Formats: sequence, C-alpha cells, structure tokens
Amino acid sequence: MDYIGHGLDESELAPSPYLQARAWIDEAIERAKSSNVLAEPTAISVATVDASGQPNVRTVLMRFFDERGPGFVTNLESAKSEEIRVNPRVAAALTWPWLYRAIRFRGRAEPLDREEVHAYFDHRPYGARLSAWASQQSRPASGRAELERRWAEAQDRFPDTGDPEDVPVPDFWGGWRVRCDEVEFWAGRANRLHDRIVFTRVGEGSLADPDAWQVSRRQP
Ligand SMILES: Cc1cc2nc3c(=O)[nH]c(=O)nc-3n(C[C@H](O)[C@H](O)[C@H](O)COP(=O)(O)O)c2cc1C
Ligand SMILES: Cc1ncc(COP(=O)(O)O)c(C=O)c1O
Repeated sequence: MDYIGHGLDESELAPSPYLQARAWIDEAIERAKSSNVLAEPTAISVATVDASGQPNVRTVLMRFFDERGPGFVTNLESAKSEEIRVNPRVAAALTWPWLYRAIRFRGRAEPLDREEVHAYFDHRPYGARLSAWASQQSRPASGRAELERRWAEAQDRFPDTGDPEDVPVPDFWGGWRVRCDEVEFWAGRANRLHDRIVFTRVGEGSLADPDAWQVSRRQP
C-alpha cells in the first residue's frame, strides 16, 4: 500500500514541537470520532529498558499532553514503572497509519505530580478505579478467577456511593510524563519517500519554547 499523505514541509511546520504535535493529535482525535473502527488516537507505545539493558515496550493511553510532554497513568509497581526508576530514558510513539502520520518522542520519564494523579483518578469510572486496587500489574496471576475475586474484594472494601471519594487513589498508582529531548514527526508519502522532521533540544525550555529546539530533516 502506497502512503499518499500530504506530507510535512519545513515551510508549514509549527514553530515549536508542542504546537506541531498539538495540531496532529487534535486532528487524529477529531478524525477518529468520525471513524467506525476503534481508532484509539491517543494510544502510545512506550519503550523502556530493563535493568539488564533489554528493551521493553507496551501501549498505554496518552492521558496528558502539554508543553511539558506526553504523560500516562499506570501502576507504579508495574514492570514499566520499575524499569523507569532504574533507567528513566524512554521513547514513545504515537502511530496513526490511517493518517499516514506518526510522532516519536525520546527523553526521560518523570513522575506525574500527585495532585494531577488524584484529579485524574477521580474522573475514572468506578469499575476502573477498583481495578487499580485489584491488579498487581505485571505480576503473575493464577487465572481470571483470581482477578475477579480481587476486584470483588475491592468492591466490598470501597462501595459505590457515586462520589469520587468512594475509591481512594492507591499509593501504588500514578503516572509518568516524558520530558523530551527529541520529537520526530513522520509523514508518509508516495513511493516510501516519506518526510521526517525532527526537533532536537538545544536549550532548557519546554516543548512550546521555539528557542529550545533545532529543526532538521532525516532521510526516510
Ligand atoms: C490500547 C491500550 C491502552 C492501554 N492503556 C494503558 C494505560 O493507560 N495504562 C496502563 O498501565 N496500561 C495500559 N494498557 C495495558 C498495557 O499495554 C500493559 O499491558 C500494562 O500497562 C502492563 O505493562 P508492563 O507490564 O510493561 O508494565 C493499555 C493497553 C492497550 C492495548
Ligand atoms: C491497565 C490500564 N490502566 C490504565 C488505563 C488508562 O485508563 P483510563 O481510561 O482511566 O485513562 C488503561 C486503559 O486501557 C488500562 O488498560
């Protein structure tokens, strides 16, 4: 299949990686709404490296994106979180094949503030908040029954009152944000002659600070 995307030219590039990513993310979210498949436009693959140097990758939902970088929520005792604590260097990719676009972030993961985590957790559905308690994420499970039992125990412990306070945030649940050093925008073009425009950090500013970034192009 040939990629017949519009491409990405330096002349139309936003002045900062934040604005460029924001435009693509917003467009992906908007276009996904009118799609009849589950496009999940904020699904992001997050790569880490384990203590032995072996890479690892999994998909999460990018629940935060601002000038500080992309962020996600997860169990803080999961494999990914343990790997990040040993080595905070991560990479993350948003991929929208149906838009012939992808964004790659590289940098270091930093913990989300507890206030952000609390505010986010309170908006999750009751059942998902219970699952945060029920799942020792990444640990072995004897079977589905064990998970269902642990979920039911959480339900007994934290009955549904309709109030966000009914299920507190577990101390072992939170999230990470990627402080980026590099952001690459990939736009698929015909004949595999794609566009790849890269913002590389040259200063301390945020993703929204044009002075903190240098733009270059890579071969497809
Ligand atoms: C579309 C999609 C979205 C997901 N979103 C999350 C998420 O936001 N947070 C999370 O912890 N796991 C999420 N998962 C599950 C992860 O892919 C993964 O199984 C889990 O986080 C355990 O990863 P780990 O053992 O490497 O830590 C999602 C999976 C898929 C396919
Ligand atoms: C295990 C797990 N944790 C967290 C999330 C993110 O959930 P939420 O939709 O509340 O952001 C997901 C989403 O798929 C998930 O599978």
